[in-house]
Amino acid sequence: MSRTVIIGANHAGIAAANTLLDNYKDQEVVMIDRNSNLSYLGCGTALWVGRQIDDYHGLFYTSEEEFAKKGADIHMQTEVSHIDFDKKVVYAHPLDGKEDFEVSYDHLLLTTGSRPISPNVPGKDLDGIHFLKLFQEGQAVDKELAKEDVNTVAVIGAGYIGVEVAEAAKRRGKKVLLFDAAKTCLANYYDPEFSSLMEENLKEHGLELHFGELVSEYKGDANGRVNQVVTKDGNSFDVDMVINAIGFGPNNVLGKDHLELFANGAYKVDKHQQTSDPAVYAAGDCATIYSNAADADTYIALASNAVRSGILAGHNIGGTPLEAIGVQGSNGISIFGLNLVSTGLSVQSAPKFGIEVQYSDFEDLQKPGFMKNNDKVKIRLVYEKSSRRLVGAQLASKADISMAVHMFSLAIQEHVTIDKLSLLDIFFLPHFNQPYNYITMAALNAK
Ligand SMILES: Cc1cc2nc3c(=O)[nH]c(=O)nc-3n(C[C@H](O)[C@H](O)[C@H](O)COP(=O)(O)OP(=O)(O)OC[C@H]3O[C@@H](n4cnc5c(N)ncnc54)[C@H](O)[C@@H]3O)c2cc1C
Ligand SMILES: NC(=O)c1ccc[n+]([C@@H]2O[C@H](COP(=O)([O-])OP(=O)(O)OC[C@H]3O[C@@H](n4cnc5c(N)ncnc54)[C@H](O)[C@@H]3O)[C@@H](O)[C@H]2O)c1
Repeated sequence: MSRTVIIGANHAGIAAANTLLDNYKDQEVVMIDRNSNLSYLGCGTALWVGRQIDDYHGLFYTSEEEFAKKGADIHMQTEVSHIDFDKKVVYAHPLDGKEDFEVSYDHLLLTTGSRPISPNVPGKDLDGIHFLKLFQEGQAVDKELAKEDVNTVAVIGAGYIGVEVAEAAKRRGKKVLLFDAAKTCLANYYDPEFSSLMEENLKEHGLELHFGELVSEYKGDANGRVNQVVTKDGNSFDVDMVINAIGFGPNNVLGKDHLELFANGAYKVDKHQQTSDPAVYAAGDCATIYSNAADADTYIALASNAVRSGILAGHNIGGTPLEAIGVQGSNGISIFGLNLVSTGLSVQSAPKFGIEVQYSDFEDLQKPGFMKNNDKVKIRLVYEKSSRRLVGAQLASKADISMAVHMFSLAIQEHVTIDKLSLLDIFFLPHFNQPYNYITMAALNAK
């Protein structure tokens, strides 16, 4: 028997544990997590808090009992305090008063994930200031929104969490102020021509947008509860609660002094999810991931990547050498009926990776004009100037155009050129698209 200790039993840890337990009978699997719950789908928080789904029960997809049944030695509410990498021993501290214990390993898998970044400004620890990562943090926000004296909510960061929770708070009848240091929302995913559609949508639904305004201080009342947000240019806004959503940072506490790290502190892994210590693997939000579009290691915190990298780590630890094929960071958002999806690099993100790009835009009705229930689709294809390989795609529509992005993801992965894309066999049926469909037209328009 070979023993693998997995620290962190959420999406990446769960995927790895299932892979090991389902496929490798010679594997002893020990799972340790400090949280009391596992497998919470954070993507559902805004849906539940905004009352678009009835409750949170469906947001957990497995349980401690399931893993115990499969033969894992699972310890929830147990924090790993440190690791002796030379002796290959993990030291664990149960948070429920039980005795500390240690466990040795043949392989160690770090799936310790990420934590939200805290704005480092005066007043950041006042009451009424929230983060939104764990289920418990979702519950705390939900409870605050139920209070009648909480009328004005400030959301700091207009990325994916910020925009989604801003919609949720608005749906709960609150006045919502949405701040971002960048000049647009969703700046990490979309060019301004696309994020501006989301901005119009948010404004139409009554949200107050403060983009390009950096929060410099939170002020509080005599009871230590936040009541004001102050920005760098001296403006102040009365608020009743704050939700911080300015991005995630990797949780590298256990391995940062031993393992090789990426620029932001994530554990550097190779294509087998192996770290700089051959006995230690890492996956999910605490590790790097290879971007095919950028042709470089990068950091992309997504559950989709956590699951895939967890499966990969499981197979490699189990004894089947499997190489990662890389990712495109495909993502999507749906707010008040407006859908935005993207994959790869945008025109504004490409230069950060030293890639010179051109782009091609197209906008038309999704279906022929004679069809009913017909929405506009806006598309941008981004391609490398020298090689003409596709490196990114963005789409926006009130229609569900989400599946198109998966094809662009594959095209980026396989280094397909914009010219090849323009001749791709795409079927035509009035129910779904036009004879000159938006994918072909965007590719044909490329200079
Ligand atoms: C509100 C919200 C919405 C999201 N929506 C989406 C979405 O729609 N699509 C998408 O792809 N992604 C989404 N994400 C991102 C996604 O949730 C993360 O990328 C994912 O959780 C990463 O999984 P992970 O297993 O790598 O890490 P985590 O989920 O961070 O899990 C790490 C685990 O490690 C445990 N741990 C850490 N340190 C220790 C220690 N010392 N001892 C014991 N245990 C430890 C933690 O308790 C935790 O359970 C969303 C995130 C949030 C917060
Ligand atoms: N729909 C989805 O797929 C989905 C939903 C939620 C979260 N997630 C993932 O979870 C992770 C965390 O989400 P997130 O929304 O926190 O990060 P994000 O990267 O999506 O957005 C962070 C935002 O905060 C802004 N910002 C940074 N520093 C700031 C500061 N000091 N003041 C004001 N604004 C600041 C950035 O400009 C950016 O727009 C991301 O990787 C995200 O992709 C995905």
